[in-house]
Amino acid sequence: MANTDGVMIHPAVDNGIKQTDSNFSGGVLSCHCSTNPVKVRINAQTAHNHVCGCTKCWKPEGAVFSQIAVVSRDAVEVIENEDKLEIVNADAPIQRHRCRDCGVHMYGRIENTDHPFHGLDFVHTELSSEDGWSAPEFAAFVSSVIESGVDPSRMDGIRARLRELGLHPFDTLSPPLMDAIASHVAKSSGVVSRAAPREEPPATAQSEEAAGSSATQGAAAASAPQPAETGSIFSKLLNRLFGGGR
Ligand SMILES: N[C@@H](CCC(=O)N[C@@H](CS)C(=O)NCC(=O)O)C(=O)O
Ligand SMILES: [Zn+2]
Repeated sequence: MANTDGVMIHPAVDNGIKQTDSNFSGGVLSCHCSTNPVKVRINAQTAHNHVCGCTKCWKPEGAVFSQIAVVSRDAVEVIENEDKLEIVNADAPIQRHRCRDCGVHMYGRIENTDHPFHGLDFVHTELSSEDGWSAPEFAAFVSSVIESGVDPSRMDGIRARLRELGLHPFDTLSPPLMDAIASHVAKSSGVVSRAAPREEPPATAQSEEAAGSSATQGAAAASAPQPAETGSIFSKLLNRLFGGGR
């Protein structure tokens, strides 16, 4: 078992994770500027909160991971100093809007309507003084911390610490999110509808209802691709979610 003494992940999890309040319905995120901070009101509870080790997500000073959750884009409203926001990279799948003075990312938005997560914004709940946000549930893009300069020899300790915290380490996203993405890609590629005759029982009122359920679509997406197709679907999946060049 790797030694986890002194392994730091992110200030919001290192000293214990604050639990979700099931009655919580949102709050205000503020950037780090001491004067004229950018403020963003989130009019809903967040979901899929997690720590992310990728190089793109904003991290507080000294942290190895970021902490980030999703919320409907309709629930995100810039209420103060919007003129200070700039987009980090307009070509990235997630357009991160940061304060140009302090560099803090206030929200990330997906404008590509074909993207599996279109409609969801990415927000850092630690920028709010309110308690009750959905608690972090897992760790994403863990191996990517090496790209930020973490020595590979530290990875066993980092993964062990994440497990200790109850944040299962994944090198992409969690299985529910990866399944949602793969189902979206399979559906938009036509794989699910091509495979449907093999998957569906004879058409009765009951089976038609079942065929519309996301569980059925997910199962079809997982089992339908033949080996030759699996490669192309997987690369489409990666391209749509994380951008080109893979
Ligand atoms: N290994 C890469 C992974 C980057 C990556 O794919 N990040 C994910 C998780 S935030 C993503 O969705 N990226 C889309 C984007 O940055 O727009 C890195 O660390 O830079
Ligand atoms: Zn990330």
